Amino acid sequence: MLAYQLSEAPFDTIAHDLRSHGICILPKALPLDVLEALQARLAQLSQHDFNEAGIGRSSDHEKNRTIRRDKIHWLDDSDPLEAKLLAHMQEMQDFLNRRLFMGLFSYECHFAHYQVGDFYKKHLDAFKGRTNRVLTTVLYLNPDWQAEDGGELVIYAPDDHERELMRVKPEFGTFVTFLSDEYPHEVLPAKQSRFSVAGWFRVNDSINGHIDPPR
Ligand SMILES: O=C(O)CCC(=O)C(=O)O
Ligand SMILES: [Fe+2]
Repeated sequence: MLAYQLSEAPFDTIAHDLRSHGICILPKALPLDVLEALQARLAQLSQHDFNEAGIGRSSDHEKNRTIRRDKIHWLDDSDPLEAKLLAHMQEMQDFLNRRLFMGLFSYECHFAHYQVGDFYKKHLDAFKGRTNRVLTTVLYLNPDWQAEDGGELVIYAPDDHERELMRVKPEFGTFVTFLSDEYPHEVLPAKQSRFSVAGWFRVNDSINGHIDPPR
């Protein structure tokens, strides 16, 4: 990969931006060896390893398809390439807990593949008090993404869900982090095959007897 220079102290920047804004958009935010492991893993996976994504508990296939079209593959420690990212995210979790006392307890993530025409309509990843997902992460894995390839992540204001704050190009190594119950967002239709890893840090509120939406 040409001209990949890791940003300086990404965890530090993420913690700083989360504290001041609840959101951080950082290009070149992950070590190249982690990104290369993910690319190598994607090259091993076939379409059969990806499943249609659901919406919360809904199993209404047609309704789900009006909201999101991506296909997903959950990452798991048992695969050594996937384990590299999970180990890195564990480091991030420990860092954020030390720095911001966030009480993050676990992390789950999936590859997402948006084929040409696929989108994800405006949504929140969590509803206040209804989930233990507190922090969303999205990592993009698309070398040479062009402006005309579409597929931007559009982020809206927490206090006005109609007001667009920013558009993020899904470029290789760009890493987005935001408070899951604050920022509405959507994925515009992709005009090229678009790969990412979407993930969530959770707090442990099982003592409240919550049953979180199943995967
Ligand atoms: O891929 C993206 O840019 C965002 C995906 C997303 O919003 C999600 O999976 O919840
Ligand atoms: Fe989302």
